Amino acid sequence: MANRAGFSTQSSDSISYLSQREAAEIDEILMGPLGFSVDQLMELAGLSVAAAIAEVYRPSEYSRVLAICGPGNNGGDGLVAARHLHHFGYTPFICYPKRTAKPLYTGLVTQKCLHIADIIQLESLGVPFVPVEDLPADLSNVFDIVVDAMFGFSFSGTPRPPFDELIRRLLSLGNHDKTQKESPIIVSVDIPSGWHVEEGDTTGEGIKPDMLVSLTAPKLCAKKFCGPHHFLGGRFVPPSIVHKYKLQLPPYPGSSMCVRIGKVPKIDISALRENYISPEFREEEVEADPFDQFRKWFDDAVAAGLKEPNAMALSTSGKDGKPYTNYESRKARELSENPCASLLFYWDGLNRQVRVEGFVQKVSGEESEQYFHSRPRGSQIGALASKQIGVGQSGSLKEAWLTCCSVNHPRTIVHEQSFTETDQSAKWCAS
Ligand SMILES: NC(=O)C1=CN([C@@H]2O[C@H](COP(=O)(O)OP(=O)(O)OC[C@H]3O[C@@H](n4cnc5c(N)ncnc54)[C@H](O)[C@@H]3O)[C@@H](O)[C@H]2O)[C@H](O)CC1
Ligand SMILES: [K+]
Repeated sequence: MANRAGFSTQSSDSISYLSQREAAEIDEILMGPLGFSVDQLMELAGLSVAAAIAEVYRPSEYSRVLAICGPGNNGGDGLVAARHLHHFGYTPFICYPKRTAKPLYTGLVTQKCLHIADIIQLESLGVPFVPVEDLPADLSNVFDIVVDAMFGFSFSGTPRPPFDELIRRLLSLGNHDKTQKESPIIVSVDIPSGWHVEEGDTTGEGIKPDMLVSLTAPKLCAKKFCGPHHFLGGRFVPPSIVHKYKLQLPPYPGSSMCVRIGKVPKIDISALRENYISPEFREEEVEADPFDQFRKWFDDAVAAGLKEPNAMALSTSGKDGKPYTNYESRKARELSENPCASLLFYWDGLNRQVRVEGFVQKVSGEESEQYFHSRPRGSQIGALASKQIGVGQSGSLKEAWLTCCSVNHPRTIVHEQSFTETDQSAKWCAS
């Protein structure tokens, strides 16, 4: 069953896979006796693809999307997905080599009209259409995601031009080390284009997508998919079809338009570690008074529009020396037991942090206002901090070390200052 996060924990070997014939039959039933129009199905399919992409690849990191769209309905899914991705905040581009399309059903809506409707909508959004000949030879540093919407379950034989060349370009991406950011993610719609619909990548030289979004139900070739993200989309399958084809499919969570098949891939925690590349924090730049430095950095954090720049983490520890960092009044009790405390301002967006460690002296509530304003500026930070965290009574730093450090790598200059009410001598050390 799908867990709360919307990921199905149903393993991929306990679900149904369709043959090419079954997939085509289901399409016919959906658009025949069941009354769906092809553009309704395409709209839901395209939305599923966009939803699956948005679930894994955030637009803040993967914004530039190239949708390569084929002549059939798989291509139509790609056009629709691109439109939804635009509205989700991505920057889509379309490569759509064959605008002319064979009429889908004589007398009914032809793909040409369908796709043209999608084309008009995309052009009205300013989504650029890039001719094949204008595509960069190496897609690596130009796009973050490539949506493979060239062929679906009606593909057969070997890809004819210009799709043979386009598939070759995607192939070359698949050889890149995916941990290198510049290699785009490949997302295949329904079938990795060029694969045999049932037997998969029979040549071993097919594209290797990172994500596959199977529509209606996975096709047999999906058994050979070994990328990290397999999703099911096309949330329109009525019980009559589930029954007729004995479909075992993961339930869609809530109102989601897609559901993950199989487990969420393990994340390599060490790969999450960022190399900070912010400008080095050099001693000669630092304000003589650490509190001026704090004030300068605090103003930068406010100007940078960081969320709650005055938010800080105050860690205390009780008599037993164990630290607790929750915001309950227990903190106040611990501070009275053990006045040693440290607080941290971490400004992620600027790769900076300020750590303040010291002893907190408790003052009675009514004194706190005068006390707060009468203190030398230095200790006001602590009073500010203790006020902020609702210690119960405003406290003030009696003796503290203030450490301003930039978390850039490899050398972090640390500005430490010990100060008491009177002596605010600063000393520097570099580590
Ligand atoms: N109910 C569903 O499953 C839905 C599926 N949808 C999508 O529709 C495709 C199937 O669409 P269809 O138009 O039948 O076929 P394709 O898109 O796969 O493309 C056929 C198109 O490609 C040409 N072609 C075939 N082989 C080759 C080749 N070797 N070289 C070049 N060109 C080739 C062929 O002539 C046709 O013009 C399905 O996969 C889903 O993505 C619906 O959108 C939603 C409902
Ligand atoms: K495809």
